Amino acid sequence: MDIKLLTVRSEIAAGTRGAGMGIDALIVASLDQKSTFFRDHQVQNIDDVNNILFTNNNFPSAKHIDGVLTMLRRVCNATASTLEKNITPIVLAGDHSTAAGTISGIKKAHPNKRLGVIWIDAHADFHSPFTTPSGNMHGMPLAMVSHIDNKEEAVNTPSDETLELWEDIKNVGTEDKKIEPSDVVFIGVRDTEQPENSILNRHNITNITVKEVRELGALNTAQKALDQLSECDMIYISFDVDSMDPSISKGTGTPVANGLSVEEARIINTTLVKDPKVVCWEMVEVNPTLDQNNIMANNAFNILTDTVDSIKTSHTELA
Ligand SMILES: NC(=[NH2+])NCCC[C@H](N)C(=O)O
Ligand SMILES: [Mn+2]
Repeated sequence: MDIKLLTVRSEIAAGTRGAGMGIDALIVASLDQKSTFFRDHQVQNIDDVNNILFTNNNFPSAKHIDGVLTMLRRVCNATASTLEKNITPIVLAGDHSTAAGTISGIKKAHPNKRLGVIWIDAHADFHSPFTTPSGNMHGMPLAMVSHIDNKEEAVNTPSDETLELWEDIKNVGTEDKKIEPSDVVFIGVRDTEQPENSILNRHNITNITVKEVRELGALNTAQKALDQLSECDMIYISFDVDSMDPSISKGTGTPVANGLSVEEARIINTTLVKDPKVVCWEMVEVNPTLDQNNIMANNAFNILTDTVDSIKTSHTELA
């Protein structure tokens, strides 16, 4: 089974600068570890629009939404064309907004298949321009792809132009919503706002907490997440490194206490990708400017290589 690395130095949807450098921090980690990983695999770089940060932001409740739309279209097209060649995309991105592009690309390639999502993260990323506490669009990818505005719990009044662009974002790849919110399983989510809690309750979304991961063990956690999505035809996994505990490293923009250990994250990811329904894996939010000695990228790089090994060996056995 072939994989391809899609690199996206997306910076604009995070609140703290530096996530766009996460990919290069991973490459530095690979060089420090004398790994040939980035030489052994095909890499396709998706151009970023980070220059938009030199201009004023006109959209306080969805910062740089015009640039985010451009990025999502690019990520969607690259993901879809990779899948259409029967190659598994491994997406390495900066801020987490890109996941909406990846999900849209999966649906573009397979519009009639039901897609489940395993979201390993400290955050639920289910905000819309109506509910966001920050305006940072890396907190919105799951709302984008499930078409949830949650206007009932609005705390902001987005401009008409913002809402037009928000509709365009929802239509990237395909016009329909890409996933049912009930086809999302969270692992490690521990920092949400009230409008997100309502979505989780309303759609009965499972969150396997860090405490449960510890009780069940990492292997059973992965199995439980996969079991929840048994009715889905394909599965996408999104790994935000802020799911891990900040005591390990400060190298991510929105750290939250009481997270997963590196070993737990490694076992969860390597186990999940063995499922033949897994069509794509993504890793996001490494920010070396906040770190010391590139610790986050070194840990994330080890998880990346083990996960890619796991997906290649298990999917080959099945082929
Ligand atoms: N992908 C992330 N790191 N998301 C953090 C989101 C934090 C917060 N919920 C917000 O919307 O601003
Ligand atoms: Mn996230």
